Amino acid sequence: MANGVLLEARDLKKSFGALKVLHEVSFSVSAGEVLGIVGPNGAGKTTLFNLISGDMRVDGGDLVFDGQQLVGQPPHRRCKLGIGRTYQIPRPYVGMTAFENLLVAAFFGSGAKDADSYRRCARILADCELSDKANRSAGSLTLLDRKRLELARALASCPKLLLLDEIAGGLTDEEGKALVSLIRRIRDGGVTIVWIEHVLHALLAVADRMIVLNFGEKIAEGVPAEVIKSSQVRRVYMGVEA
Ligand SMILES: Nc1ncnc2c1ncn2[C@@H]1O[C@H](COP(=O)(O)OP(=O)(O)OP(=O)(O)O)[C@@H](O)[C@H]1O
Repeated sequence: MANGVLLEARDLKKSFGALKVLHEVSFSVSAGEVLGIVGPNGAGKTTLFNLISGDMRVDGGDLVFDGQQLVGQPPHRRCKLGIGRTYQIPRPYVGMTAFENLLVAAFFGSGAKDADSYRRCARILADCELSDKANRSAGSLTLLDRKRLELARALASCPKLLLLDEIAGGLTDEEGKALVSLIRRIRDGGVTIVWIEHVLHALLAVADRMIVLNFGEKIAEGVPAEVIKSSQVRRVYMGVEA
């Protein structure tokens, strides 16, 4: 992997009709890091994930993952290459149990259908505090547990790059701390993470680097503690005048 860069995004553009949502956004993600993405509502953060995962087509620009060109590749191919993601609104197979949801992701992502896959899924369920709900139908889970399942399913697909879209909202302090420690463990296990999050203190506890989007443009990038001190970031994102 050249220069330890796992994902390189160059000049990404996306519009919906006349609405320009991303204007030539460029960034890279190094293998092993946690990159945070913040920005006001509607800044284009989720759209960026949709372009990376292939849920939406780019209008322009380039995306290279692990040395492979992503543009033009369908979402399922990107998943097999090692890109896992969560959605803000969880999307489990509601008629299947929590454990079955993980097995589908594991079989699809890694292609393996062996005892190791079962054990791995059981371990991921435990990590995501869902062991006691393994045999419950996903449709019967609370929103919090659906969010946990969303993360568990993404992990089960064996991602090299995990895209997390606002998974900390609505958690208690204790649950937030548990989530941060889980994300650290995932990172320490060798998974590179890009995390969109409005719960800033959770993101700051784990992100190595941060980028800030505003109206589809990258307005800041760097070490989180420095980025959040920027007067422009404080003004557009936190509503604080410098
Ligand atoms: N499929 C779509 N069709 C039309 N407009 C869209 C579509 N998806 C997103 N948008 C618009 O694009 C803009 C960026 O949306 P996006 O969801 O990427 O923002 P975001 O930064 O993730 O916001 P939030 O923090 O609220 O999740 C918004 O104005 C949104 O209404």
